[in-house]
Amino acid sequence: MSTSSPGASEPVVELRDGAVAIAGRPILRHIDLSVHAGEFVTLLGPNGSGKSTLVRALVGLRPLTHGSLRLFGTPFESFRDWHRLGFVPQRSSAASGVPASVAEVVASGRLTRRRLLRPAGRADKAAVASALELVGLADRARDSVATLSGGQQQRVLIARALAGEPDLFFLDEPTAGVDLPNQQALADALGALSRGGSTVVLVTHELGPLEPLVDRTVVLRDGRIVYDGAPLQVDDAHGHHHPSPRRTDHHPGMVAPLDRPDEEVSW
Ligand SMILES: Nc1ncnc2c1ncn2[C@@H]1O[C@H](COP(=O)(O)OP(=O)(O)OP(=O)(O)O)[C@@H](O)[C@H]1O
Repeated sequence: MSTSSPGASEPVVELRDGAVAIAGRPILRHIDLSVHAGEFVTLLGPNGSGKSTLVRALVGLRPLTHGSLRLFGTPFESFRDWHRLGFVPQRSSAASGVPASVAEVVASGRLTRRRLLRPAGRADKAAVASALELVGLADRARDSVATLSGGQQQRVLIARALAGEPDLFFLDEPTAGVDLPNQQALADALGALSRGGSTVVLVTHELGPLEPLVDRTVVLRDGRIVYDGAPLQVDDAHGHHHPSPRRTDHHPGMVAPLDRPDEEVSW
């Protein structure tokens, strides 16, 4: 968890009255979201509420149909420091039929840092090695990605984003379909990143071992932000009662008010 004081600095992400439409259909509306340096933010919400679309809009992959976006204080239109952003999209596979080694895939994350057609330098190699170390896959560097499990491949993709040494890291459901040891490895890597001062924005349906890292939760429903505040926690196995409001989606055994379209969320 970050020790920085959100609010004291200029936001690293600032979206004002953002809207996105896809094929003419409004997907996101009236989104106001500011994220400060060092924050660890989770985006929650039911399926189809717009979480992935919001993240894609924030990294410039979905054009805004309304509103203004600033990254690191720079208007999106003139922003060029793409190497400062890391993005791990949803349900991606590291293998994709290409017989690449783990180290090669991770090294591809350095491309935005390297000058075109220059061979990898010492800094590149060190960044790849430390990213692999961070996700606990240093011993698999030379193995073909195709020989890794799904959870390990997800860690390779995270290492690839880490290798670019981003200050601002977006992850879309990094733990979906990932077993607990791999979730723990992911949480360890993200914890180290966060302690190092990076900003993390994470879409998830299940916090698991990531829960202690979270500073703030944003909940989307029907393309709008319906909650933005203290971390929302899922009930743990021992039925421990947390002081903050507990609302979650996709959690077995819990009432899921966020899935009820006609019920207003009130905290
Ligand atoms: N490429 C696309 N073409 C058409 N509609 C899309 C596209 N991408 C997203 N949508 C629609 O936008 C809405 C929001 O989708 P989005 O994937 O952002 O939601 P989400 O909250 O991330 O969902 P999930 O939890 O299932 O990943 C959905 O109704 C979805 O069908």
